[in-house]
Amino acid sequence: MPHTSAKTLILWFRKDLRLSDHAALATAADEGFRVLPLYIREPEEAGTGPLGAAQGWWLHHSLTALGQAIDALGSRLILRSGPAERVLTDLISETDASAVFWNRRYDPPGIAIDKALKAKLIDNGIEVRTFAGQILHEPTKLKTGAGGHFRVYTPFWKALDGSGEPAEPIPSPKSLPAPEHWPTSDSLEDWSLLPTKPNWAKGFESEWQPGEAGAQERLADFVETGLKGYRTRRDFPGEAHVSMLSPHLALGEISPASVWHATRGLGDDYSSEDYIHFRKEVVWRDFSYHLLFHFPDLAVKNWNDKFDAFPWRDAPELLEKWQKGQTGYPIVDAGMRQLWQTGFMHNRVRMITASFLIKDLLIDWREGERWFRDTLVDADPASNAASWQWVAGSGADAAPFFRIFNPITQGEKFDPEGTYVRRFVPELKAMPDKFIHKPSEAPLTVLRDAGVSLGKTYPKPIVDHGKARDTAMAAFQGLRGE
Ligand SMILES: Cc1cc2nc3c(=O)[nH]c(=O)nc-3n(C[C@H](O)[C@H](O)[C@H](O)COP(=O)(O)OP(=O)(O)OC[C@H]3O[C@@H](n4cnc5c(N)ncnc54)[C@H](O)[C@@H]3O)c2cc1C
Repeated sequence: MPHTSAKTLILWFRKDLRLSDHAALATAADEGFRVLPLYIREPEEAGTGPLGAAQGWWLHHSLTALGQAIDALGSRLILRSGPAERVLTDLISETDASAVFWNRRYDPPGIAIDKALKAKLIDNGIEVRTFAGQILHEPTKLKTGAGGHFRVYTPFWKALDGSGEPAEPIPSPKSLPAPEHWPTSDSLEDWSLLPTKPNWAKGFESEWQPGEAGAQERLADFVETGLKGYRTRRDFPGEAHVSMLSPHLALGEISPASVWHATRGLGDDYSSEDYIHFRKEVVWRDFSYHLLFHFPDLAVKNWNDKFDAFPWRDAPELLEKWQKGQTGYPIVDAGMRQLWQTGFMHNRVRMITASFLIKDLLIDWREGERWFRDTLVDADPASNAASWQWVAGSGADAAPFFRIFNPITQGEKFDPEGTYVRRFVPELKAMPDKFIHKPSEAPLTVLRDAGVSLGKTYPKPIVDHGKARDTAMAAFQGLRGE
């Protein structure tokens, strides 16, 4: 029970929809405040998310789960919509709150809003305290030897790894003292975050369990079964050797420090190659935030401005075929359909599909970035932008433009039995392994036996990869003035 004179504090949840390892929440509970948990649906123009429709679906379920977990502590999650400043000012006057705590966010619109808001609240005599936790290291903390920011991943990793282990995760509070009076709350249903007609998210439900409990379960399962072999098998989309934690991390249902610590103290049957490689991937997320912090236009401007002159093609029909998974290249189509059906795509296939859009279709990477942002449940302002620029070759520490993935050999190498393709492109199910990644090269008898009719049941390739590659190389060489 709080002391009757205890002050009320607003705990503003944002990209940290969890109770454990939540520094702002733990501090508020420890210091004996009456805590008013709040989530604000900021207007779309604010640009703070959810980033797209698929993440809106996730947010709905994540807030439901958070609300239930907060109820179990004898408290309530208050939902309000509107610009953060207006919502907080209203709530402060309605509840006599004297303090606002939050965990910091690192997307450029969020940083700008928080900075102005903090100054204004402090001016009005409100105590504001902000905490770390969304990433492993704050973007300003890690510096190169010369005191600047990093542009290359490996030295970034070395600096991060060398700066010591992240702090041990903080346990969830056992109870949350309630404010004297509860203010009104919006109803989550009224926010209409779920699709109705058509319900394009039907396939999401069997795939995911949004919320902190789902995140913890997925992490435990992955450490138990998927982590062994991660380094060598993480590139195979038909196998279960990736964690699929990204949507949970995107909305902060689990902290990256908790993920890191789950890979410590494992028995001898775990190879350090696997868990260190896994940590390195988690650190790519931090690196992406580091880049975004120092280059806030990462999602809209080429990091390397040489690419500003690239002759992108305006080809809406090809773009649509890519979006719908109708390119005639099975690994590309499987990836795009996995994305549409489940809100997720395996990392190797993200690289292949992105390379195909940029280098085979010569469509601006920003079109791909926008499509992924709208359709990924893990849409992340930093990782999405940084990864698209990485594939395009325009980014910091990017893959060189001339590394152009061949969608057929990539498929053959990383999905040798076609397990992944058969799951998402069922019309090719009966194709023999030899032709599963290149039905257009299969003899007619093979196609007939597999019930495939090119151009009817499955598309012919929309471009010839060999020719498309030459065209892309010529465009790139033009850029370099060769
Ligand atoms: C074109 C393209 C777009 C992408 N867009 C996003 C995005 O919007 N959101 C997103 O979270 N990731 C994005 N990624 C990065 C990566 O594909 C996903 O993080 C990964 O596939 C998530 O699956 P997982 O959780 O099973 O990964 P695991 O292999 O299990 O890795 C564990 C965690 O490490 C982080 N991670 C792994 N790889 C990367 C990476 N290359 N960059 C940044 N973080 C990484 C993620 O948080 C991930 O959950 C993109 C990659 C590409 C090529």
